[in-house]
Amino acid sequence: MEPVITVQHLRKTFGATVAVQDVSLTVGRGEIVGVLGPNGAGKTTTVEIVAGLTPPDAGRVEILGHDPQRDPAAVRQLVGIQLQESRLPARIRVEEALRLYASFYPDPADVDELITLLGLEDKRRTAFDDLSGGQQQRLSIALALVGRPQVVVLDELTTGLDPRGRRETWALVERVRDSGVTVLLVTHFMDEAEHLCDRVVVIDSGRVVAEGTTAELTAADAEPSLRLRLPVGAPAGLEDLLRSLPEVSAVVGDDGALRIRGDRRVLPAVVAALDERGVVPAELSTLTRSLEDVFVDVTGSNLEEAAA
Ligand SMILES: Nc1ncnc2c1ncn2[C@@H]1O[C@H](COP(=O)(O)OP(=O)(O)OP(=O)(O)O)[C@@H](O)[C@H]1O
Repeated sequence: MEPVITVQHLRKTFGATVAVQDVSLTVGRGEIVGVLGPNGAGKTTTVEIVAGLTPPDAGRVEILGHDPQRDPAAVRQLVGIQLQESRLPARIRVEEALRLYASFYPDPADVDELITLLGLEDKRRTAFDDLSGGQQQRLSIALALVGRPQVVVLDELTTGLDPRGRRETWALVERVRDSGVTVLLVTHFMDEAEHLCDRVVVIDSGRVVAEGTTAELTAADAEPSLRLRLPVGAPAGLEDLLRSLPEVSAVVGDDGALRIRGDRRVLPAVVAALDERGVVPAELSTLTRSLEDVFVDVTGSNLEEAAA
């Protein structure tokens, strides 16, 4: 896939604080890549460097062959950015803000089309401060799109939105991606990353600690595991029997059931061993690792805390 964004070994300090220690990532055309990590991990600093708003101390950024520091004018044309809690003047109206931003670009998007795309038709003449949180968020995405960017950078896109607002915003970002725009987004939310991102880069303390598709991250190094409840009156010794199977690596009790880990043949092996003895499980399910589990493993914190 053609890389649109290439970031190599970024480093950025603010006085004694190392905000970004060593971050490398690439984003291909038409991908949605999520930057995920706990508070203070260096996510915002990273995307601000990518967008050319902050110079790095070391490392390289290229956006379609342009360095944001050496070629800021080209990068401004290529990248649209929606920053965390972007504020506009309280009384500026939706359409007015879009027309103002459009005037900064030689070949802006059609403002009326953007208003329709973002579902803001009824709000054209509404002042920024009178919009709901979701509408403000949609306007800030529209402003990021008004220069017809090839890349959009979205920071904490759905923070503060209700579930419906979040779903609508996700659908919107998917439409933007489907129109060929490459999306780099910062998020705290696992479900957002799972739902929306083609790939995820997990950052902790200024470093990339994991990277891949959600499926790759949740599959990596994870032993498949099962939860099994034996029927009432099952013959004694079944637990030891299961433990002795070559496909099984561990059996532990779990609230009256058993949690069984093993290789990728663990499920058929367990079912066959029980079947040979005429035992039908009262309950059997496979357990999969979630992105949240991966996040806890690699960063040692959980996202609820991270988002607090
Ligand atoms: N302009 C600045 N001056 C001083 N320190 C800064 C500045 N910007 C960021 N930092 C520090 O750099 C570190 C990384 O901040 P950054 O905002 O990139 O993290 P983040 O992962 O986006 O966090 P959050 O999820 O809380 O927004 C933090 O310790 C932060 O306090």
